[in-house]
Formats: sequence, C-alpha cells, structure tokens
Amino acid sequence: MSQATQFIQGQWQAGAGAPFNSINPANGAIVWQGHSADALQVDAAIQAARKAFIDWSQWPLSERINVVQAFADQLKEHAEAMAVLIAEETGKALWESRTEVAAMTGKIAISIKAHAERTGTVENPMPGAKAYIRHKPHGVVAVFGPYNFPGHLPNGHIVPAIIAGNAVLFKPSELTPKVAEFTVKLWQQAGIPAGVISLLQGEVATGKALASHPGIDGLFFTGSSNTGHFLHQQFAGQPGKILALEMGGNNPLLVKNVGNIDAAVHDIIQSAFLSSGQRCTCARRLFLESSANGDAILAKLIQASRNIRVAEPFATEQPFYGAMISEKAALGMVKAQADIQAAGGISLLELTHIQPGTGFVTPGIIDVTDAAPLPDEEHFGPLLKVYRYTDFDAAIAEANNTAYGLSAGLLADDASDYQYFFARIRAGIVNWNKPITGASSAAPFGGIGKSGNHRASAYYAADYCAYPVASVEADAISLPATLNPGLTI
Ligand SMILES: NC(=O)c1ccc[n+]([C@@H]2O[C@H](COP(=O)([O-])OP(=O)(O)OC[C@H]3O[C@@H](n4cnc5c(N)ncnc54)[C@H](O)[C@@H]3O)[C@@H](O)[C@H]2O)c1
Ligand SMILES: O=CCC[C@H](NC(=O)CCC(=O)O)C(=O)O
Repeated sequence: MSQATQFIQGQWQAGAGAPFNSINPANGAIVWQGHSADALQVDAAIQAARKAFIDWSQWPLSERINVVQAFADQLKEHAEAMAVLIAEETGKALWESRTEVAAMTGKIAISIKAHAERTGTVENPMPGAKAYIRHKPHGVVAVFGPYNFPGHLPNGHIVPAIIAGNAVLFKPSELTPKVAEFTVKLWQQAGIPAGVISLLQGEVATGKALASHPGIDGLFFTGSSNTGHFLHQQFAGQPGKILALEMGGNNPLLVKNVGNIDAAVHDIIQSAFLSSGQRCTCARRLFLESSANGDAILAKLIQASRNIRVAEPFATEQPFYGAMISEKAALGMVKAQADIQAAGGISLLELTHIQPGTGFVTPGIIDVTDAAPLPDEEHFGPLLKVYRYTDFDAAIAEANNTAYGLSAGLLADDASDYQYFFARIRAGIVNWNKPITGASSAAPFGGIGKSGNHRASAYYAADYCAYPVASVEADAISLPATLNPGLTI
C-alpha cells in the first residue's frame, strides 16, 4: 500500500503514477517513498481548485490573512522539525536550514505588507463618480519549486498567491517531497479550505501534466533555466496566462582595490560557497585585479577556502556547508571542473568528491584567465572561476558576457568605482561591498536575460499574483449637464 502523499480536495491520497524516492544526500538513506500524481489526479486537483477558487477569492481579505497567520503560527511551532527535515532531505547544514525556516516565517508579514502596498485598492474622486483601482486574483495557479530551498522558495510564491485569493497547485521538486508534504500539512492545520492548496508530487511527467493543463490560469516557477525555457515555449500563444520565471545565473563578482583583505575574502566565500554553491545568486565568476592587492586576496581566499568545514548537516561542530543535493550533483561538479581544466583552466584549489555515495564536495577555485572561451553555463555547486584583469572596463564587459543576469557585485573602496560599475552591469541584483547571496525578501528578487522574465519575486511577488482592474462607478445613472455635439436625447 503506497503512502498518501498527494493532497487533493482537502484529502490525502496515494499517487497513482510512477514510484519515486527521496534520498538523504549525506548518507544515502531513503527518507521518503511514494508514487507520483498521474494525469487524472492532476486533473482532479485542478477541478477541485477551480471550485474552491471563487469562494476563497470572495472571503474578506482579513479572513484570508487570518489563515495565512495561522500557517505562520504552525511554522513557528514546528520550526525545528521543519529545519531537521530540510537538513535531512537536502544535506544543508542544520544552522542554515534553520535560517531557511526563519525566512519562511518572515515571508508572511512581508507578503501581507506587499499585497497592501502593491496591489491594494485606490479610490479617486471624480465628478459624479469615483474611480477605483482594484486587484483580482488570477484563479488557479501552479507553483513549481526547486530543491535548493524546498521550503522558502515555493513559500515565496504560495503565500502571496493565497493572500491574493488564488487557489494553488504546488508541484515541489521530486528531490524534496518530504519538506513539501510537511509544509502542506501545516497549511491543513492552519485551516485552509479544501481545494485552496493542493500538493501534486512527482517527477517530470507530473510537472508536464500540470503545466500543460488548460485549467490553470498561471504558473510561478523557480528552477533551472532549461526547464524555465521549456515552460516559456509551452506557454507561447497563451497571452491570458501569467508565467513568472525565476531561474539560474552565471553571476560575476568583481574586486577592485580593497584595503580590507579579510573582509573581501569573507564576502567572496559567502558569495561563492554558501549552501555548497547551490544558490541561484552564488558568484560563479570572480574578477580580480592583476596587482599585488589581487594576489594578496587570492592567496588568502585559497587558504580560507581550503579550511572551510564541510561535514554532516547535524554535526555538533556545525560545518560551513553540508552535502550537495545528490551524489549525481557532486559528480557533475567534478566533471565541470575537469571540462574547465581541459579548456586550459588551472586549479588553484581542487574540488573533490569526498565520500562515495554522498553529495559531499570540497570547494574548488580555478584560474581561467588564459583558458579557451568557456560555455556560458551555470555550474550549480562550489566551484569558482577566477579571471585576472588589468582593465576595469574589460572586466565589466566580460562580467556582462553572459546570457544570464541574476546577481552581480563589486567589492571596492571607492564609491565612484561602484557608480561606474552600477551604470554598466546587467543584473537584477547588484551589490556593493556585500556578498551577492542572501537577497532580502523585502526587496524585489529576479533576474534578466536567461535568469527570468521581468516578474520579480519576493516583495514584488504580489504583482504577478493579481491583475489590476480599473473601474469608474456611480451610485445612479445621470444625464450629463452638457451632451457631446450632435447628440440629442
Ligand atoms: N532565480 C531564482 O529565484 C532561483 C532560486 C533557486 C533556484 N534557482 C535555480 O534552480 C535550479 C536548481 O533547481 P532544480 O534543479 O530543482 O530546478 P529544475 O528546473 O530541475 O526543477 C524545478 C521544478 O520544475 C519541475 N520540472 C522539471 N522539468 C520539468 C518539465 N519539463 N516540465 C514541467 N516541470 C518540470 C521539477 O520537477 C521541479 O518541480 C538552479 O538552476 C538554480 O539557479 C533559481
Ligand atoms: O537560490 C536562490 C535563492 C537565493 C536567495 N534569495 C532569496 O532568498 C530571495 C528572497 C526571497 O525570495 O524572499 C539568496 O539570495 O541567497
């Protein structure tokens, strides 16, 4: 008898599709087993969501917010259990998994505020009438989540969508079904009405059945650029459907003449290696001056990175980072490094897969200054490519030499260097003297080019969860004092 892993019309039921597992990448143990939702279950969930939507959208906003607040209370009560699940299923260090849960809880107040500020109601007086700007939910929306933040990133779509009055069909990453299941159980405990949130677990077949179903009004996606492009093509010719895409990056971090070498090294490591490099905002390319200052930073960076503690997520002495999501992902990084070496890259610190059967890798740093041109790819792990430069303009041009545009940063003492950089760099997140990871939920979050489609998430998620309606309204019909020329009544 298969586990009841799908949540459809307020009921838990077993998936009728193919079986799949979730594996703890720190030790290879199976942490979750179930079956995918098949196409009929996807259809049933959509029908239930369509039914639930009208009612839910008509609930007073304050009552919808009460349910969302009750979800926040559930999250707070079960915060440690959620953090443990995240650590177990993703290999993320427990300290960091706890910060993910805190981000989920923090999202509630931010989303309520954003909903009011960005999609609230505006009333303007006009002669004999009132003009209104209001916002309506789209209807039934699908949310697709990635594995690297299995709680926080889907939550960043789900919470604003629910506040706005949509019904949500949540399709989590097939690598993190257990965190998704726990999240939806908290929504259930919070009293969300049947059909307002559904959970459709499964692999790509489930994702395709959901994304291609005519019964959805929109899809909010966070994941890889390849999948996002596939969805974009699938949505072509359907202008009435809203598609929000948050995808990867090939993010540059430039360093120009900084006095505080330790602080620079800290910000580079936080940018490149946090979460074992599995953040979409992670620095993939580091541009360092060919100068004594650049040499000193590089030497310290190699030494500090060599000392980074990589260990089991629950280790008493907590690691800086734990395991990557899978052994396959770890081996993918080893292969990426070998490809760059073959193209002429010189390893300054070798990335190594340290434990067969797990996702543990050490950080890698590779000098690619004299390598053959490299493909413009996001390597989603702790491997940092270093470019030494002599000309700042050329470094900025190379930093922009990517089809992506998620995050970028400059470490530099001189404010005019930042102004110069800011005017030229192309990215949705541009930082100065701070790491380029760790973006705030209280700001818009999204990229340009292959990184997104101008529907920024986080604080601006409210924008894609509702559409504006302009109305001119009067209590009674009245004849204008003056009629237009040529008209008699
Ligand atoms: N910009 C952002 O906000 C952001 C945040 C986190 C992660 N990411 C990116 O996500 C990637 C890592 O996450 P991932 O590997 O889980 O992403 P992914 O694209 O493999 O999967 C994301 C979701 O899409 C589903 N999916 C995959 N193929 C599909 C298809 N053909 N049709 C329908 N659904 C499909 C998956 O099952 C999953 O639910 C990285 O590239 C990272 O940069 C971006
Ligand atoms: O992996 C991608 C997300 C990385 C993370 N960004 C955010 O958390 C954005 C804020 C939000 O969505 O609320 C980061 O920048 O580290």
